Amino acid sequence: MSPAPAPPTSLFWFRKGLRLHDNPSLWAAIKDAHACYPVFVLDPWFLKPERVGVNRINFLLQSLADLRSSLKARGSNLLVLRGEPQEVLPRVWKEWQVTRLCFEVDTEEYAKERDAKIRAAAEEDGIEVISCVSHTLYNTEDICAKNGGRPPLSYKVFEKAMSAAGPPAAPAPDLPDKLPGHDPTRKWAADKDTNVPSLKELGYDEVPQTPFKGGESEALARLAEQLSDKAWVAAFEKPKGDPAAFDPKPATTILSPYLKFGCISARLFYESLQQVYKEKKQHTKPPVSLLGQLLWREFYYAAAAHTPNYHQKEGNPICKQIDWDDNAEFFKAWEECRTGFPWIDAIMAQLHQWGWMHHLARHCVACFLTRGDLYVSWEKGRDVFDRLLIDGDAAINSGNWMWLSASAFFYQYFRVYSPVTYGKKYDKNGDFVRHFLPVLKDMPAQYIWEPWKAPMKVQEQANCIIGKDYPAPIVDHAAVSKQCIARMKAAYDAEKAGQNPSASPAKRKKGAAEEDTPRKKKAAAAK
Ligand SMILES: Cc1cc2nc3c(=O)[nH]c(=O)nc-3n(C[C@H](O)[C@H](O)[C@H](O)COP(=O)(O)OP(=O)(O)OC[C@H]3O[C@@H](n4cnc5c(N)ncnc54)[C@H](O)[C@@H]3O)c2cc1C
Repeated sequence: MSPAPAPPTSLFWFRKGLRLHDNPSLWAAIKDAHACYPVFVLDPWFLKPERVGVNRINFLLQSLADLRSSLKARGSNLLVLRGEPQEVLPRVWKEWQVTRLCFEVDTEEYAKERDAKIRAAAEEDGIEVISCVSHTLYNTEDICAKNGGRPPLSYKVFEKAMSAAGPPAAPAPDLPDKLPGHDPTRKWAADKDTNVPSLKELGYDEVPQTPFKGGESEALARLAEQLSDKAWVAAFEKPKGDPAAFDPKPATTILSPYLKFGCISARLFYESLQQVYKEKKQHTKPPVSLLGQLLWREFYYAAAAHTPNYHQKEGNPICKQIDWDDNAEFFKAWEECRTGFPWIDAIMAQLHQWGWMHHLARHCVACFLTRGDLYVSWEKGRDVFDRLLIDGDAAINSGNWMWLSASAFFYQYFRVYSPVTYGKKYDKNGDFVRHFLPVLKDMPAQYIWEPWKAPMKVQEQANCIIGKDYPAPIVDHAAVSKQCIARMKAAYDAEKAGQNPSASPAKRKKGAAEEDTPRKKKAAAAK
């Protein structure tokens, strides 16, 4: 009789999914394991201030510290390693004589390539590799399979594919109180350098200003608090939310940073919502309900994971080929809160300070940069969001930018947000603007939306001279929005007539007309 195989020594690689709850890949790592080494690799690819803003990196470091203390409480630890995963992981799996490698599936482009390389290297070294889906409710491949092998390109189609797939899997059970530790006969590798680093060590000098703290503990507390107001959950209707609400709290859950890093599981969020809905039979429905918001996330993940060149205009079969301008001056003014429109500049200031804004606020600044006023490419705006948002999430970010610029998913380019009246509707006294743009703090409410209209005496009294202390508007909204609409129409017409060489052959044949079906218009309006 051959001897029983030795129990595995596992390496668990945290990337997103920075949590212990609902973590099926971690369950796979600890199963029958003799030892389990949880690691996070600080990949230099991500760690560049020009790539990732201070609020997000700080949120990540807080999440790692929280994870480390939760693992320690269960007799384990988190080793934070530095370097390129392709170099660092093989080194430690050899050193620790690892026989099993586990990690959560990641569908982002960079991650897919990286993970394929790691998987191949591990398998070549005779290591078993287990990778489970738990960042999303569904495996994106299953959703596409239920849609005839194609990514869903409208919410309705997504809902159909989702109902064919059945309800999402329940969250994985809680982990045991005691996890397998490291092999007691061996030392943890590189003991001296496995702590969570400081911002300074990573080259960040700025002080994070966001009020949101990272970590699974914070995420669970936030979920519990937000869903404890069952009447609020049942009545939640996204289009009716107030984008200017910030004090004492914004109008939505602010779970996005926690979902981005996987500090909270989408499946736990889903299950918790179902429990509220069981109690509150009268509740709003997708796409506008809180559940509907979680499903928008799934929708974009499925679209992104199975659309070639999804993150760019060129070669992207779902993206309209609009002739955006390359206006560096306009772009910089937008990015640096200097457009002269207080509503737009205050939202962009919130992005810099908090790394988060309400969805409708994101709508306003994205529309303004692209088809509304400045006619600058959505890719440029997306990159700014990608750097500064704590919740910066490639699939959702590119998808929403394509939506707002009427490049994909949404085609009513003639519906433009006013950078003056829209904000006025919500922020009646200008409190939001005053908070995020203190230069306007003494401007009377009457002029706060259009301070260039304030008489010089009022500007002097408010200590804010337009053109000196705060810019005059960089465009005449009434005039440029008409020009933008005309240019959008011309771009759409050219594509319809098949004059656009970048559109895919299938799309050229069908034209764009089918995209504005009444059903899609309804879903778009609901969003
Ligand atoms: C131009 C633009 C860029 C965006 N970029 C991102 C991004 O990088 N990362 C990101 O998470 N969200 C992004 N969004 C979507 C949305 O604005 C945020 O998810 C939401 O504002 C986060 O706040 P919340 O958690 O309080 O949302 P809630 O309303 O409480 O919704 C709960 C969760 O549902 C999901 N969700 C809500 N709205 C959307 C949506 N429209 N699309 C996809 N998922 C959604 C999020 O995971 C969110 O945390 C973007 C929206 C726009 C218009």
